[in-house]
Amino acid sequence: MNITIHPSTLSGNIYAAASKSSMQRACAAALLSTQKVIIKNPGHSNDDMAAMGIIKALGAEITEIDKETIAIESRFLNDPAHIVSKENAVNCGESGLSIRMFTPIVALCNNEVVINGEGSLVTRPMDFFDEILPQLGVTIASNNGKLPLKVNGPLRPRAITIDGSLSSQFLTGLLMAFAAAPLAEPVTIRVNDLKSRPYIDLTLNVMKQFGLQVPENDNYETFTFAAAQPESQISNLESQINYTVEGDWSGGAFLLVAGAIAGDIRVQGLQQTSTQADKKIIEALMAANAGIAMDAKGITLHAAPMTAFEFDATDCPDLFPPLVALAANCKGVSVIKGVSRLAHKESDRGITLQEEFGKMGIRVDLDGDLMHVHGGPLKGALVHSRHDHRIAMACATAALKADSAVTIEDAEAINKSYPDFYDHLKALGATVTGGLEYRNALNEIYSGE
Ligand SMILES: O=C(O)C1=C[C@@H](OP(=O)(O)O)[C@@H](O)[C@H](O)C1
Ligand SMILES: C=C(OP(=O)(O)O)C(=O)O
Repeated sequence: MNITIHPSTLSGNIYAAASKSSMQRACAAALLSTQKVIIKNPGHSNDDMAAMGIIKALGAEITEIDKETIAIESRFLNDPAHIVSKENAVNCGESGLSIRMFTPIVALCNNEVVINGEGSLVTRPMDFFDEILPQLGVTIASNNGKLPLKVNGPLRPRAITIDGSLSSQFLTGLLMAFAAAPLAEPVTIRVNDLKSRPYIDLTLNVMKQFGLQVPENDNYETFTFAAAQPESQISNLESQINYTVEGDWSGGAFLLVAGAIAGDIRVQGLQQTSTQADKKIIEALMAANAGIAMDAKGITLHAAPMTAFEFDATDCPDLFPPLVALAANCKGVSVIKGVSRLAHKESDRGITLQEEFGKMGIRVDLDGDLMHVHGGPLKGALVHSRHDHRIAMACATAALKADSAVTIEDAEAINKSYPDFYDHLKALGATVTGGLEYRNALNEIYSGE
């Protein structure tokens, strides 16, 4: 599907979408809960749907209460063998977090389960599990460190040392699985060189809110669980846990940058107390002298002349795409650190940003771990998402200030994290043509109008 974004001025108010990092963790924690879970503001991105599909395959029941609320009841911990779908298979879609978080959880089962996925996930590295799971009593067969994975547990927590430099998502999975397993004695996970640290804060925060055992975190180097017997076997579906999915700072960053280059807009629903890594976008906007003001109810942005900035995105790698859209609209050369964190995302994002922004006349130089982005002018072009949601959103955001329209091929890539993104731009007054008409036409066909 092609979408064309025309140069536009934005105005009005918008609510940020639900965070898939928060929603997917909530699904995992609900699976491991013995209480009924009520989730408000559930997400509906492809990654969220993948997480819901996985917990259903593992026996959880999900009921829609209303458009804004779902209930989850799980008996996963009540069956010592754990309940797995008839096919003994789970599908993680294209979600890196889902496969890396749910694999250790699936390994709690004492039968063989096949874990699969699709799209870019098929090429992303999973060899971490080949090395670590056997140390925890789990048999694993992978396709040379890639999908599919066949695991046969049960996982038994014991002291291990892991490498956290490629991704924090593996640690998130181990923390959840350790919290759900019986522990006869205290157990420590030691982590070398942990990156994306705030994502671990989010994991621990969700575990706490769901009443799971939270380990002691010593400077992100050791995570120690006390000896404990999880509440397994005693289901207490009468009592209830309430969780509200946070607004998404990662997708919201595109809205904030859009406001800074083409606004006057107000973005609501982004909690300033969140532990999400990507709330750091505020610091980058300030460093660029953006027209930004915050109060308890939201963030207001207006277009203002901006200057090149320096920013370290090592621990918030998903900010690279919106930061490049921002830097393209700043006077001078901005420097963003952390390029080495981008190689194994949905695309090799250092290179895809360089190539796609290059088509819009923006020079991006890659120098080891540093990215240099030369500010505008931006020109109209035909670009490609490279099947990466954040590349599509970065190009769409930058396009608001191009000298003519920018057409994005494979624009539906946004469905991975933020299916309403183009609708939100449109609601703010952007002229967006192409895919929306196509989708509206489809809706009319399906509703028989
Ligand atoms: O835990 C999470 O929700 C995520 C962690 C980050 O991955 P890494 O830990 O691999 O950097 C981030 O890039 C990803 O989009 C979501
Ligand atoms: C890399 C991302 O997600 P994941 O690793 O969960 O697929 C992302 O959302 O940009």
